[in-house]
Amino acid sequence: MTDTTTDLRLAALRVAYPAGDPARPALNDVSFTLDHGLSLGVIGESGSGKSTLGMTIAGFEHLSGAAITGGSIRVLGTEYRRSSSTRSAMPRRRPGVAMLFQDAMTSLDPLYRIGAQVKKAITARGRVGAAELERRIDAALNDVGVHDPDRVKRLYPYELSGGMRQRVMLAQVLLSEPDLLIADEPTSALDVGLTVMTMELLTTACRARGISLVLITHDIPVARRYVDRLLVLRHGEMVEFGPTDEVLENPRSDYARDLFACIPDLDSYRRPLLTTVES
Ligand SMILES: Nc1ncnc2c1ncn2[C@@H]1O[C@H](COP(=O)(O)OP(=O)(O)OP(=O)(O)O)[C@@H](O)[C@H]1O
Repeated sequence: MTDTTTDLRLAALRVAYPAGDPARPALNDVSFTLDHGLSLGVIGESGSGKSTLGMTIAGFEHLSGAAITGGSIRVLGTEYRRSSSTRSAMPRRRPGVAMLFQDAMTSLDPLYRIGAQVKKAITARGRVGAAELERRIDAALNDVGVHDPDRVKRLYPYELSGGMRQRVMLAQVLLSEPDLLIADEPTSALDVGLTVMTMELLTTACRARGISLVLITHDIPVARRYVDRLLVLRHGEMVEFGPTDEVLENPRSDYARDLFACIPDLDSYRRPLLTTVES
């Protein structure tokens, strides 16, 4: 049966690192689907397999030596099975998938001005005349809330705030016109205000363009507020998956119950994250 509305389908997926304990793969028997245009939050304690999952969806698992050792993963209509962790078998990024990383400072090239880096993202997709190129750079920056592109284009990454760097990264990622975006802890280096701003931009951009989003995060309130589906991993195993509110309100596992109990008051996250302080 063809499955045009499902962007992600994992069936008993197992991913392992050669140096790891074979009895404890980084991902073990993970199965879920994500329909087109939806967002998925991936949460779990450190080492639970979140980044391994993100890298495997993107086709980058080999970069850190991991390999698919069982089951399958279907990404945007193409199924991937057993892979080898040898460099010669290293695949390219899966078509239609883009990644947004936590650390925009290291993801952006420190030696090039912002304008040159955004330009590269445009010219990578084909030749464009000079005037049209400038127009597209400005439009891409404007799209992510950079309203003074002429100034920002001349700056180097170190001259930008963390929030502004994350916007530039998002502009570059959107220029690649992905169908599926994996954001690995995109806000963990940002304060609450910038987190809200970045998440609003990210989720609005994805909704407007019909991009499915996989958000890897430690931040349960952010997941509650911004994602449609929630996956909870523990020691590489899926302990919860479902609509976000359902998982948060009626977790099936003791682990998730304990994890959510660490949040002071779940109801408080239904309120806006930022309130106005009267002066
Ligand atoms: N390069 C590697 N080589 C060997 N084992 C690794 C490697 N990277 C991760 N692992 C192991 O795989 C498991 C999953 O790690 P992963 O980084 O995916 O977890 P995570 O949930 O993203 O953690 P964090 O929240 O700390 O980023 C862990 O047991 C980890 O030790």
